[in-house]
Amino acid sequence: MDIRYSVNQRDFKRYTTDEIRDEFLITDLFKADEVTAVYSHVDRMVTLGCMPVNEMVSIDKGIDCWKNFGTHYFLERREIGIFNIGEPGVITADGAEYKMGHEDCLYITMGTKEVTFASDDAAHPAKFYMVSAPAHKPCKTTFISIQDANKRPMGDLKTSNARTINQFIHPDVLETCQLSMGLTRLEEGSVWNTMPAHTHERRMEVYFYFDIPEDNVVFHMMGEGKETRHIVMQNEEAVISPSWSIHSGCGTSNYTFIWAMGGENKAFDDMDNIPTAELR
Ligand SMILES: O=C[C@H](O)[C@@H](O)CC(=O)C(=O)O
Ligand SMILES: [Zn+2]
Repeated sequence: MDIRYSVNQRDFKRYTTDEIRDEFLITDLFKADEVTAVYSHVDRMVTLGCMPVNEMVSIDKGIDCWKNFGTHYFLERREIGIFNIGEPGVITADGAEYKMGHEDCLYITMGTKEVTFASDDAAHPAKFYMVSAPAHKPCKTTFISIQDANKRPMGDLKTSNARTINQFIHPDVLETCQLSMGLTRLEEGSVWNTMPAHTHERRMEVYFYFDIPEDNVVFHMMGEGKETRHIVMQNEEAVISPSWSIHSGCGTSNYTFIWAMGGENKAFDDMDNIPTAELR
């Protein structure tokens, strides 16, 4: 498993492009019949991807749970949120089957021993994008479709940031230990997400960008508001955002992204907003 340690904001100022990418960027999430997993020491969040094609793939495929987590199975002391960003597939969680269409989400509780992924059609595979956080108690495994998500329209086409924040794993929708997740879609002609920018010292975040059309990219902004850097993101890549970092992006076209947060609280609006004119 790929393990990333924590970086502080002072050292970060001196990082080269390659160093920024090595620390924060997550690529190759969807290798056929494999599980890609990146363990971050920032709030111990694990970001995973799985594209089952010919096999039913177990969540711990290629992961040594005892060595990496000191547990007998992946979700023994963790919770997880999973989105299918591909074609239809099935997730099985301790015998219960969940049919996962495009952009459906499943929250799976701590204590679930067996989790597997399969695609309905090998020629049109499902793509499961997931983020897992340490958990301290069982909650209810819950299927959440986009209709069930809390909708928060934001921004304006005039400022190129008209978008809808869909809060899937959110206290208004279901209970979790610390995980929050959702999907934000930009409208055609809108390219800026999360502007005005913010940080939240109480939570870290992982952004996963997708639906970026071919030959387009998203410039993901990072760093303290007064000392920004960027990472150029290709389609279906994720980026780790420590608590001290802004997380905002500008695309060469519109796109969609999934955000995941964990840390001290689950108060979505607990943000430290940065006036745009103060960014550097
Ligand atoms: O803390 C909240 C997260 O950064 C995202 O939900 C922000 C977002 O989707 C947006 O403004 O476009
Ligand atoms: Zn945020």
